[in-house]
Amino acid sequence: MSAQSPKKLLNVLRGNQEAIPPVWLMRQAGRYLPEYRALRAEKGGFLALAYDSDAACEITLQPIRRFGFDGAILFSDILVIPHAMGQDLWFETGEGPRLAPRLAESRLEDFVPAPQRLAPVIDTVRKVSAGLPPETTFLGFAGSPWTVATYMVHGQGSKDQAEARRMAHAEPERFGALIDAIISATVDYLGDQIDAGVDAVQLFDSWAGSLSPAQFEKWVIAPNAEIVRRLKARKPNAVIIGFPKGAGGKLAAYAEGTGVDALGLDETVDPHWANRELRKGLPVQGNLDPLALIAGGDVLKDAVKNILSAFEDRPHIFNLGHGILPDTPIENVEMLLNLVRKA
Ligand SMILES: Cc1c2[nH]c(c1CCC(=O)O)Cc1[nH]c(c(CCC(=O)O)c1C)Cc1[nH]c(c(CCC(=O)O)c1C)Cc1[nH]c(c(C)c1CCC(=O)O)C2
Repeated sequence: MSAQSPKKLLNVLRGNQEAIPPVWLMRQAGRYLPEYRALRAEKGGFLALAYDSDAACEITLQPIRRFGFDGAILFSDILVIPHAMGQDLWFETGEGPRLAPRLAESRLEDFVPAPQRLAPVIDTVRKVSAGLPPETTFLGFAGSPWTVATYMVHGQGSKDQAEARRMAHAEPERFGALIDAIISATVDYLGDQIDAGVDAVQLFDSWAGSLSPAQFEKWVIAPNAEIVRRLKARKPNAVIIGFPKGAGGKLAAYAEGTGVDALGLDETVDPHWANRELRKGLPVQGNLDPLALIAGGDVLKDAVKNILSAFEDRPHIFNLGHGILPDTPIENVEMLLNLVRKA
């Protein structure tokens, strides 16, 4: 038995059940909050905020102050790893991230690594860690190798990740070398986050759902297993949440194959099915549809009830199935917290 901590979310990640599930929301720091939009306008954009440790600390704490979530997630982005590996990174207004030169037409060997780009993020971790209430679990994160690789190869987001899938099939050695380089950078980065004060880390595999079963084994399960193995060798108390979005019927294989401590579920997963399918006692996180949160009212009430009832006999962290959307009404977030906490 691990020692009980005042941090409820961390207790659940360690396999203990809490009478009232702890709750946090993916992307809880962001554009649905007026205080975030104000700071973003003042500092001139998302990346400037992410690399300003005072601003990033403030943004990490904003949703904790306003809502009292059980978890705070570091304000940063999964694409700081490609940036630290030497790719240029910027965000096109209204469109999303850009990375250059893209690996579809360039060589990883020609990039000049810039690990110092991560220093302000680690400073943010130290500042947040000093400023959080003792009952709040602090979550660090990184992207999983497959998802990060899709952006590095294509140079931006894409609907079906076709260029990365093409390279993975046509040039498996070259693609494997890219995955290995991302694994190494990620293990160092997550180790530094743990040293600086995060309680647990989440691996975001947002595009896990675009791979065939054999490719999923090779580019999702194996690389995440390697990160878990190396991080735990370095930090034996590391607590790791895996979030293979879109994995569906491959969720149990992912959980058992990677050795993550807890499994994030997206909103396409039936919680009652997941509860039957997954090993007893495996902590799960999720999985409210972000659109049900926008809808509010009875739609929200029924969806929350369904999720809570499915996971009442298992360690469960309440969350969305994906990030909160910018047009989410603040009062619906308050209603959600009241529903989960039954206030
Ligand atoms: C694929 C991915 C990215 N980033 C991330 C993922 C994986 C999770 C997912 O699938 O959503 C993860 C991420 N991005 C951000 C966080 C911070 C912590 C949190 O609040 O959850 C986290 C954990 C901040 C952010 N990352 C981004 C914003 C919006 C920036 C802004 O315009 O203010 C935030 C708050 C920008 C971003 N960053 C990325 C994209 C595609 C975009 C543009 C789309 C968008 O604007 O939502 C890459």
